[in-house]
Amino acid sequence: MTQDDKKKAAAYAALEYVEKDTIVGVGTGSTVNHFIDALATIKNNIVGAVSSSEASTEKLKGFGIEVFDLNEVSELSIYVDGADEINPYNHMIKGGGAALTREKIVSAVADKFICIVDDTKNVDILGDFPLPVEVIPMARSYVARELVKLGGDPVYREGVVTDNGNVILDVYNLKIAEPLTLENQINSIVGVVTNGLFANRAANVVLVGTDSGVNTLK
Ligand SMILES: O=C[C@H](O)[C@H](O)[C@H](O)COP(=O)(O)O
Repeated sequence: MTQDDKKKAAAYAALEYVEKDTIVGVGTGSTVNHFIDALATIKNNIVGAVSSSEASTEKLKGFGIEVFDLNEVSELSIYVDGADEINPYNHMIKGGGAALTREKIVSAVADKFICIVDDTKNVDILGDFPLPVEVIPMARSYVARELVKLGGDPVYREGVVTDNGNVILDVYNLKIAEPLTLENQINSIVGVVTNGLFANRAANVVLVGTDSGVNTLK
């Protein structure tokens, strides 16, 4: 099985968590693209979706799935999204596709975060994947200096502007032993919009695509 086959298997397994006549929270990325394909097969059973990026919105609309503004929606039973890394406590690093802020906002509204990954994303300690941090452009250098004080090596992701008009710093060489603490520390730096640690908002269910099928972790 290729990595993409495993992503697809995990994505289709998430359909089991979609409740009839509800609005579904939808993440961003290559794994979620498979989930949107899957959602299209049952589109007549759902009311629509709330999306975490312009890219996912476009794909959802392409299938004729109605996309609601989050401000029109007071509850979501599930939010389905991928991750760049996930640890045994279901803490994640996200934002490889620069969609972390909207992902964190939509997932905050949902009762359950269903994480869909292939088995290359499972790690014991987060941090081999550089941690994305979304930053207000004028604060970029200041925030980078503060991230160095926290032990990381931030690198400006050149040429990338987020859907919110901000920039991304990818922080290398962090061994993240305490994800909750680090998430809060980085969020308290002035100029940071969001960081890609999802520890305060961990996954409730993890569907892992493997060579031998999809494993469900809770
Ligand atoms: O900003 C992007 C998101 O956080 C993605 O969920 C994450 O990067 C995983 O993406 P993929 O499913 O393409 O590996």
